[in-house]
Amino acid sequence: MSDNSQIKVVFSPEEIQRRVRELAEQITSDFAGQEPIMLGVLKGCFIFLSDLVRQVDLPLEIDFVRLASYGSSDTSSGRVQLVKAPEISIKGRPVLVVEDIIDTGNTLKWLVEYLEGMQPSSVNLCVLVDKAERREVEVEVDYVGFKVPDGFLVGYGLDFDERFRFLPGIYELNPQRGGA
Ligand SMILES: O=P(O)(O)OC[C@H]1O[C@H](OP(=O)(O)OP(=O)(O)O)[C@H](O)[C@@H]1O
Ligand code: HPA
Ligand SMILES: [Mg+2]
Repeated sequence: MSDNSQIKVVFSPEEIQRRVRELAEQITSDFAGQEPIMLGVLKGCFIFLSDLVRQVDLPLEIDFVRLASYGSSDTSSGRVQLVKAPEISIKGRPVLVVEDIIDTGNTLKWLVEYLEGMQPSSVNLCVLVDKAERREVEVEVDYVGFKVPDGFLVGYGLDFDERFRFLPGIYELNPQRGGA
């Protein structure tokens, strides 16, 4: 760490790799015979999606959307902005959305409604980290890597103001503030 932030390990790189492998096995079995579009939500998804697609044994396609709601704050504004739309046509295709984290649920709720407007054959959600206690809107998540209580997490794609995404594990930032 190059500043005075305090951090606590929440999930080690090894734990994450184990869990990603399990999720990939489940997805491979559930989507057998299909060619899903794995739709990553930038930027946070970039490491999780990269690890996941190399473990899933399916003829999948990969695309991205870019959404933003947190900006440089550690609380969601609740307003979701579409910065980049999918490039592959999702009409009639199974879509598996891949996200680093669900917190209030605002981002994924907005995205599911947006995607359904494009008439995919199915939309399923895969998130690595679920902060279920903080949910503000109902969202059905099909694949969850880890459930966690409150506390701001960084690493493995997750940022605070664009920092810390590159860290290999998942860490809680300023744990004394989050009360964990
Ligand atoms: O459930 P919510 O409360 O909506 O929060 C989850 C969203 O917040 C983060 O994105 P952010 O806006 O920080 O963009 P980023 O992926 O570029 O970091 C995260 O990657 C999710 O997309
Ligand atoms: O804990 C978090 N860390 C990083 N980004 C986030 N977006 C929602 N919750 C979080
Ligand atoms: Mg972010």
